[in-house]
Amino acid sequence: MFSEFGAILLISGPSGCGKSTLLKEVYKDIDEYYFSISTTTRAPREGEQHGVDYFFVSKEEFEKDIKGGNFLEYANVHENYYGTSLKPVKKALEEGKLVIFDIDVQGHDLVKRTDLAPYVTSVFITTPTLTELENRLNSRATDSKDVIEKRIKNAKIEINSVDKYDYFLINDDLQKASKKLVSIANITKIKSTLFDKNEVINSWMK
Ligand SMILES: Nc1nc2c(ncn2[C@@H]2O[C@H](COP(=O)(O)OP(=O)(O)O)[C@@H](O)[C@H]2O)c(=O)[nH]1
Ligand SMILES: Nc1ncnc2c1ncn2[C@@H]1O[C@H](COP(=O)(O)OP(=O)(O)O)[C@@H](O)[C@H]1O
Repeated sequence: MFSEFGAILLISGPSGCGKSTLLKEVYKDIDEYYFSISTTTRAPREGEQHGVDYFFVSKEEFEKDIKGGNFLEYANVHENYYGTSLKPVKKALEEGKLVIFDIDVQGHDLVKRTDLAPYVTSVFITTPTLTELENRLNSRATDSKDVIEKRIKNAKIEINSVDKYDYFLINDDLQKASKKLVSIANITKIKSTLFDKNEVINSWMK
């Protein structure tokens, strides 16, 4: 009867804090969600799949998408382009789904300037310490020493944005952190129904 518009769970956090790992845990416990697969010019890591982890494209293709107005937001992160395609996000929201964004702090700021801002619940995720972040990046062993150094440097900048987020989550014990993220995801879904409030009131006034 009333619109069943979805909601957005936006997560950010320094590279290597465990965002992808946490999300994989969360997916076991939530339903009717849509993970927004970003487009990037970064080269795929071993095991990453085109259309699953990211859409991997050339710089030229990415810039064509920018010109075509295909992105809800895009940013240059660690010297590569990353962007969120608008169309699939809109479709999933119209289907009433919980849309999940794993985007950086610049992307967060840009999304918060769009019409979708009221539907966003944001979570900043990090490790208990910077040393632990370095350990995780090293043990993941997907990036070169230079790339890891760049990511650590950016982590120190990114952490300054933490107050812009609705929730702050330390990914220490994976299971504990994932339970908390599931709770936030469920609350985010409920929050979306609050937007039906005006429709209900208006229908009563007819
Ligand atoms: N602004 C923006 N950032 C993104 C997008 N997709 C991914 N990112 C961010 O880009 C950064 C690097 O991602 P990635 O190369 O996968 O490295 P990882 O964080 O170490 O797994 C992370 O902070 C992501 O949250 C996007 O569509 N837009
Ligand atoms: N809670 C945790 N405790 C210990 N190691 C973790 C935890 N969460 C993730 N990791 C490990 O840290 C590394 C980085 O995790 P990943 O999910 O790739 O981070 P991100 O997506 O934020 O870049 C991976 O090797 C992963 O197995």
